[in-house]
Amino acid sequence: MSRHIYQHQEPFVFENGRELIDLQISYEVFGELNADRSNVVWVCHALTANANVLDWWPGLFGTDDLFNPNDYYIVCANVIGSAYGSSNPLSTNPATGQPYYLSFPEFTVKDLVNAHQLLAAHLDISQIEVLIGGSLGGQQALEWAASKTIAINQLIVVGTNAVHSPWGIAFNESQRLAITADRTFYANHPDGGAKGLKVARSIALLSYRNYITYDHTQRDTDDNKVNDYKAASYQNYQGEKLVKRYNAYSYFYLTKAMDSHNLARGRASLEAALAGINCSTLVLGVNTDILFPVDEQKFIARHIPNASYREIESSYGHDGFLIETKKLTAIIHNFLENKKEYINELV
Ligand SMILES: CC(=O)SCCNC(=O)CCNC(=O)[C@H](O)C(C)(C)COP(=O)(O)OP(=O)(O)OC[C@H]1O[C@@H](n2cnc3c(N)ncnc32)[C@H](O)[C@@H]1OP(=O)(O)O
Ligand SMILES: N[C@@H](CCO)C(=O)O
Repeated sequence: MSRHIYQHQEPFVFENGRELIDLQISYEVFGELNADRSNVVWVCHALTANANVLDWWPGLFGTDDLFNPNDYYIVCANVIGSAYGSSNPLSTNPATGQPYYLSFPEFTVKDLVNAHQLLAAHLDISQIEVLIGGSLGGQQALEWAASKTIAINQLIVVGTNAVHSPWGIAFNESQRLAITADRTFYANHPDGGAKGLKVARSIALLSYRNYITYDHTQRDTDDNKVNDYKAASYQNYQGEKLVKRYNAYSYFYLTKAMDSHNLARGRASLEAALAGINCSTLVLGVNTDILFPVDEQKFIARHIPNASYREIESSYGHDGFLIETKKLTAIIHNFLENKKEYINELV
């Protein structure tokens, strides 16, 4: 593994016209590029992950896994806005010498992709063998493929959509309401909004899992209990766990970026945008995902000409895309080995 920073030498212009004059992209690479540069696996990460894909997607990415650094040149870059190294609201604004906080430009999924395409050009990558992502990562991967700025041979998207849903936006807005209700968010301090962020993550968890997950893991066995329930403790724990490794500003901006996702923006329609994706594509859904229900993935697969849809059974809901790596591995391995069988399947 090696960790790098790409410093873009020109102003980076966002979709909304605002600029960053010193865009930085933090990224990691694993493995070696082969002689004909045909072994690139580019990973787009989800909301709070980072560039170390071997760390957050073990079981699918690792020395003993399907995507391993012995066979592939694996690149994972940190998205703009994230707390893990690329330009973000806690970066220093060169105009003031202070962190941006809420003066950081708002950005879209398209902006995240445009920035990473600059990195791909810097790395002299003009062909990606496998482009893969789940959730917000899948939204980026679809935007990459629809932009057609780089050759992608195989596209794999998991638990994602072509346009972010009203339901998804509502969850994100409720999380932002929690963050902005914490007035420390406006204090311009790196820990600003921490209590709000804790609530935001506990709200998000409800959408990442479902009734069954909670029933399986958080049901109390003591019938005499009238307080201190396991499920309550779990919500607190998960909220605090995120606060320890993230910040409210990055979270606020990234949820807004997710809301912006719409492949139809600047294109004729959603269907036309998907129809223009010309790579062999595998679309995966998790049967219990309530945040990105499988109908959203079936829609994607129906409209990309060379796409197939496969469904994973899991009790984990949306987070199943991070957890069910054995099932993902079996399906993806089959897809990579037997592409022809997967093409043009109707769903
Ligand atoms: C520096 C870094 O951390 S890198 C970033 C890592 N994260 C990412 O990249 C984002 C992607 N990953 C994720 O979103 C998550 O890690 C997932 C979805 C893959 C897995 O979620 P997890 O929180 O690990 O699993 P799960 O929901 O089962 O919760 C288990 C945790 O809750 C704790 N827990 C379970 N029940 C309870 C309860 N009733 N009360 C308190 N704590 C509880 C467990 O002890 C465990 O704690 P631990 O994480 O400290 O080991
Ligand atoms: N659990 C994921 C979000 C769901 O896509 C993350 O924290 O990145």
